[in-house]
Amino acid sequence: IVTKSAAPRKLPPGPKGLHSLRLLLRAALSGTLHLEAEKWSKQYGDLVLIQTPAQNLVFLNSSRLIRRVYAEKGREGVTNDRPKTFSGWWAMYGNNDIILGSPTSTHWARLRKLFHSSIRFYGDGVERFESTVQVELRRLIDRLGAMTTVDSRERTPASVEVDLSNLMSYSLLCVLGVLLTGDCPEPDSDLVHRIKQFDHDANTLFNPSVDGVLTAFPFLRFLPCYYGHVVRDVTSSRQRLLDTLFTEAKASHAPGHPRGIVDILFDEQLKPDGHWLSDQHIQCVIMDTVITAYLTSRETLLDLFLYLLHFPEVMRRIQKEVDHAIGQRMPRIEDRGNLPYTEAAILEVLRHSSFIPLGIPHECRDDVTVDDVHISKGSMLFANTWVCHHDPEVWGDPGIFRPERFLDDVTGQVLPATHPLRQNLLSFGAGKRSCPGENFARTRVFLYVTTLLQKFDILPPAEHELLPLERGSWNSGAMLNLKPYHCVFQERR
Ligand code: HEM
Repeated sequence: IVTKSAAPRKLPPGPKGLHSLRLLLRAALSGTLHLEAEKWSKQYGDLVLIQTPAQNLVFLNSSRLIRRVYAEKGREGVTNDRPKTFSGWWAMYGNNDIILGSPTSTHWARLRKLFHSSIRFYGDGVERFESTVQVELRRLIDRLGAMTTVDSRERTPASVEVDLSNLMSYSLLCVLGVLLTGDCPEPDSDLVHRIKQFDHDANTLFNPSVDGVLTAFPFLRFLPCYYGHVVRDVTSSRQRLLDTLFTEAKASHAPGHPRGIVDILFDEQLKPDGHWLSDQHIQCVIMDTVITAYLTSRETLLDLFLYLLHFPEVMRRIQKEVDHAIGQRMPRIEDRGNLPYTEAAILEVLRHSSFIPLGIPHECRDDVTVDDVHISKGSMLFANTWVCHHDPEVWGDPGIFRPERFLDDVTGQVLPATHPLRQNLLSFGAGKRSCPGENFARTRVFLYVTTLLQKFDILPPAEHELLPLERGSWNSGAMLNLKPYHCVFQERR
């Protein structure tokens, strides 16, 4: 499958010349690369190449192709590297982490495996994860309950209008704190501020338009310009984050009594064969977890609730399923199998919003041929899930929000991950670098949605405009994120 030959090679089609570079630059700077890439996919097809002076960029525009390139035996060893960018070099101490690290580096595979097992320890049906989330959800319900008021004249149930982004942020940060260190930070604590600040600063640096400029001109970090500020901000917020999550945690670590993932890593370090795991590796895993476990789950939940506000019939159907299968007790992870419609709604939100529209870029370590077309060594690869998830030939009516598409017509169960239609849903990537937090993320979203909808109806705001369900409602970037919005939580009678 991986070939090298002297014969003329068929390159993927794509826009050429200065005009295409201008379009590329404009799209990268405005964070709308996925929208430009969507136009190119319509014009040139499943495989699109843009040659830039720095690197070839290849867009993979169908799920079949993404699977073939990322996951097929023979190619997967070549196509799963990461581009060496400034952000990995600077923020992750020379790409020493999992997300930006190279599979060829000495300890990457071991680190990914260790991370996966610590996440699994918490995420896959283990009581500790479930009870952590349940404790926070009870607190969240109490907080909401304390905020609600009753309009006695109208005789309506108690309700409150909230900024959902704020509400979700703190709640998810609390779960993150418990997972990492065993403690839920106070709403106004230093740790909450430090995590938020680091997330904000890292997100700015990781934005391809900023990262790309710094990769090309790394000396800018020394200058008193925008790019210099970005680098200085990340450096100091990283320091403050690690002072708490690493240095203080290490000082109070009691071997053999893990309070959270960080202690599991400290314990691993103390094993007779644990010397490979350096302090920097652990710091990088902490940063990876903070970036991935908070922002992505927050986005999924905010997206899901916005869809429910626009499609109240979907909310009612989830509530009916919760009432029938769970009743009044607290939802549990094992309930997932009995709530197929809820699971399907979560999948449909991931498909419809596709908030990581171009995945995390890969890099080809060697030349590769796919369907007779040549992709050269060093190319940067983008899995264009935005286009794949909206392909009319695959989904029929991709613009319509329709959870039922993920249900089996006969059994009513969720289509298994091996089903041909499910194979086209690539929100978590494919192959060697696919997301190790998928189950963790989907489980947490399930617990949040079922627990909140069991107690509350989510209604459009009375004092604000309802955020429309249109592209402009998401801020652009490597990860699309919804603009803040309000909604009403009304206690169910
Ligand atoms: C709905 C939520 C999430 C989505 C949509 C998502 C999606 C993704 C995607 C698209 C990738 C890149 C795959 C590739 O390179 O081909 C990725 C990688 C990754 N994700 Fe997630 N993710 C989510 C939640 C999480 C959570 C909760 C965690 C951790 C607890 C996590 C940890 C990671 C890590 C460590 C990687 C890097 C893997 C590697 O480079 O080998 N993710 N994720």
